[in-house]
Amino acid sequence: MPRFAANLSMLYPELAFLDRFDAAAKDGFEGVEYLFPYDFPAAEIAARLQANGLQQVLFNAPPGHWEAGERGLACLPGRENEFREGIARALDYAAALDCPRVHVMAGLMPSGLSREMLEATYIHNLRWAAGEARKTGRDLLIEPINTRDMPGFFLNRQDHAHAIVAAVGEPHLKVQMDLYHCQIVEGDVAMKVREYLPTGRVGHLQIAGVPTRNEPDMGELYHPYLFGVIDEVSAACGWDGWVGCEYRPARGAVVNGTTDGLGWLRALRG
Ligand SMILES: O=C(O)C(=O)[C@H](O)CO
Ligand SMILES: [Mg+2]
Repeated sequence: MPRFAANLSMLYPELAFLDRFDAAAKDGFEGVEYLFPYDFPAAEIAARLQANGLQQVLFNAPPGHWEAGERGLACLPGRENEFREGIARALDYAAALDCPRVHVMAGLMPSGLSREMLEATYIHNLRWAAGEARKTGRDLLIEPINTRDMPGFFLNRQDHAHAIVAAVGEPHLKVQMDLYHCQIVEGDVAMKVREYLPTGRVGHLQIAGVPTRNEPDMGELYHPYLFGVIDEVSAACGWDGWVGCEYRPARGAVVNGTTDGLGWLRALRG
């Protein structure tokens, strides 16, 4: 069975953010991920992790003005200084939370700029950032995201993400392979897991039911089969990453809604 991490930005929506750590541990999770820690002192989050015996496995670098609709700065010409400040801040939090990886969002394509210019900026920024991450022994991740959920997002496909990682040429830059986005944009998910996990360039996986982004036992993907593929490929190539449960509980923000929806995980645990 893969190692599953609870995504605390989506799971346990009825609870205050800091109380979600406790809930995830009670449900048997050993790792957590979420979008952003920056509203809280790192020490406060570290205390929640420690109190619950949880590992912080992933969070995101500052994405620009999230509330104003921005979704990352990495491909945006003219925002390089802000991008670098954000990476420095993220790596400080990663050190305090003992988190081995940070997701760096590409950004939305601004009108009037060529793809070539955005790609050049993206590679330049990521090369600098991955070098900073290397100094601290952590990985930075880039994630292809579907444009139905995030119209205009620069990075959408696995092959593009892997080409970017190759162009950057830094071993501390990897791909965050979200099978939910992969199914929506590309399909053929099991074969893509078989193709990309053995490359050593996938730093993290994420899952959700497609198309509603609810529990993985809902929708068009049959996750027990995919978990078997992940297990088989991991055993063969030594991949030892986490699988983030990045879905919105179908029961919504109700007491025990997330826990009640974890039947798929209880079935795997047997
Ligand atoms: O949306 C996703 O799939 C993510 O993993 C991001 O971290 C945030 O958009
Ligand atoms: Mg994701």
